[in-house]
Amino acid sequence: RGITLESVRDFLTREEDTIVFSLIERAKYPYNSPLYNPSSCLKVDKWFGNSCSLVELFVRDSERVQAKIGSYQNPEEVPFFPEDLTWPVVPPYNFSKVLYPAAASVNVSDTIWSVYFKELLPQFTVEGVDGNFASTAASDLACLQALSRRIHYGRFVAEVKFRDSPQDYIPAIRAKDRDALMKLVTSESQEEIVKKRVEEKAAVFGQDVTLDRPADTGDSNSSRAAYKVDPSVVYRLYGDWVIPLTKIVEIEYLLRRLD
Ligand SMILES: O=C(O)C(=O)C[C@]1(C(=O)O)C=C[C@@H](O)C=C1
Repeated sequence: RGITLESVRDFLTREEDTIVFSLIERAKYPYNSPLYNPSSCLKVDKWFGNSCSLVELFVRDSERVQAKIGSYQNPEEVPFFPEDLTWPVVPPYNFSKVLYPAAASVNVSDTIWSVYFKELLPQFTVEGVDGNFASTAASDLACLQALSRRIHYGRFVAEVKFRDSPQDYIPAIRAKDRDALMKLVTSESQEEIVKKRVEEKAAVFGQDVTLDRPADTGDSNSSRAAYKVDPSVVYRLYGDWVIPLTKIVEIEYLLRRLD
């Protein structure tokens, strides 16, 4: 069937655009800390009595609405709060079945959630509160969903790698040898290409576009300050979090690939 290492890498490349744009959109607003106070609101119905943050309320309710229109029917999409979802009201669509069923449920949503709020968000937003809480929460949702889609796509990457050379993977899977699987799925040169490319995308997408072009002064630093998200931060976010989490998904998927 039509899934190859090239096609899954093309997907990851296209998803970089979505991630970089979503970070740029989120960086339009300051950190807006009231959204993240863990005791701002009560969770509804089943969770009545437990407190949660405003952003969690926003994501839970948004996922519920999106699920009605068919989100999470596509195996590429993984919800943060699966327990809250309702049945879709859209006509069923026959998404192609690529993933191995016993491994398809591999999920690092909780890790993505905490990494995003603890490690990523503080690195590309400025401190402060501007009161645009709903817009800010909507931007967080866009970032979270783009990251989740990318990281969980590691399942598809792993499936392709397994199909391309089962003889290499089967002994490591049988031995539950995570280190061996890590070596098998890793391509240092590919990771460097990805990190350099997202850095470049942050520079290209995040510069101010103007019509008056002054003569090039040759001072490349003069435009640096204008980037909406620091390209070197995006390089590091990918190197420290996005790629490592994708690899964890790949390994966890492979460990279940013979179940
Ligand atoms: O492209 C691959 O081969 C992948 O497995 C994806 C990815 C990535 O997250 O970008 C992860 C591991 C490899 O070391 C290289 C890149």
